[in-house]
Amino acid sequence: MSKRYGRHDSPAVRHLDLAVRRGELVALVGPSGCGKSTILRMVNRLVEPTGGRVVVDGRDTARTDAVALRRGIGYVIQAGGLMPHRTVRQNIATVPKLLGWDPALTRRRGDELLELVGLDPWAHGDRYPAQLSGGQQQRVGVARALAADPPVLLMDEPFGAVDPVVRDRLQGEFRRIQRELRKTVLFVTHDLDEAVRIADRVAVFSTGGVLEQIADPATLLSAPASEFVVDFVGSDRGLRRLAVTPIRAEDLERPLVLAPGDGAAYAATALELDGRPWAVVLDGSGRLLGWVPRGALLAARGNRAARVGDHVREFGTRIGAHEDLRSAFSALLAQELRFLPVLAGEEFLGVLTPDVVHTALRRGLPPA
Ligand SMILES: Nc1ncnc2c1ncn2[C@@H]1O[C@H](COP(=O)(O)OP(=O)(O)OP(=O)(O)O)[C@@H](O)[C@H]1O
Repeated sequence: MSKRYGRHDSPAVRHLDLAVRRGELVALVGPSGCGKSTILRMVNRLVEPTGGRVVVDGRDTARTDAVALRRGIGYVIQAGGLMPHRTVRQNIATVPKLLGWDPALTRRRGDELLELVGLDPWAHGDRYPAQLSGGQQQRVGVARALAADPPVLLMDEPFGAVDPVVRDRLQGEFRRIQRELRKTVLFVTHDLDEAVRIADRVAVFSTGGVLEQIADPATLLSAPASEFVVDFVGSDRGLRRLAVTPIRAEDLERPLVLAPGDGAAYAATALELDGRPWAVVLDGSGRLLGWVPRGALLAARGNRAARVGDHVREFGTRIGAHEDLRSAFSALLAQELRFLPVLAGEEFLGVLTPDVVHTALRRGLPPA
């Protein structure tokens, strides 16, 4: 598809060929004015393409009634785009009302959606948008777009107007909602970190709606396809990759594991062989008790009664196996130790160290 606004303007979108899979979230990123919003708006015909076709669910949108088309496509814009003189419930009911839904059903659906986006229907349902915080308005915007359960969602800088802390939370919650609902989503943002955090694939555009690369976040950051993408993803793309790299059990260090009943002399010798200045302590059923420093064991070595269990120290922090490397690494940096245990539920998987982070990041790189 393509779009030229005025006859003499250079095209806002030159010639774009982009296929989005059902249930996929694709983020559109690129510098200001590159055509992201134009692309989005061509999908629901708020902007009519001047060339090419847009096909949604097998149907050419040009042959679909524009109003009917828009009812089947949720649309979320910055600051929620709520109607100021309507309550939260009325805002959410906009499309169901147009579709002639039963009022009781509409209300039930509205309350269900408010809960889904983390708002209390009883406390917030009858308020007006101005009585809500920016983050709450944004949540209502998402709830409204989902009201008639459209299979496709278009989101244009949906979290652009809220502060970084709220934004972070909204991104996390939206990811959870998307895992549950599996909508087909096109998500415009100028924030690359947001894009790599929430998208299945990220599409990078340059001026004129030129698609420079579309790839999953890890590939985009480790193998940018052009100079333009290299510049766009920035010199700190290595750090950005942390956020999209999962923790893998095989990358973790497997330190010496001791039991609380092991003698101190035996443990000190075993640690000397292991080479690390510490070991992990698990109880008989494999539950993590903590760690023990080599120094304490060496000092207690002469005492035949001394046991590992007398010298165990607890870990202040534990890392969940589902976390990404960025949050794991910042947990590591936030405390004194240079190692932290990783657990899947109660099961001890291994230990995260700076070396592990390094290895995991190298793994994401394409072969040289
Ligand atoms: N209604 C319009 N009439 C004329 N030109 C327009 C119109 N809307 C957008 N344009 C132009 O089309 C180009 C692409 O704009 P668009 O808003 O799609 O970019 P964008 O990537 O979404 O930008 P931003 O990130 O700043 O929102 C720009 O050069 C813009 O000036």
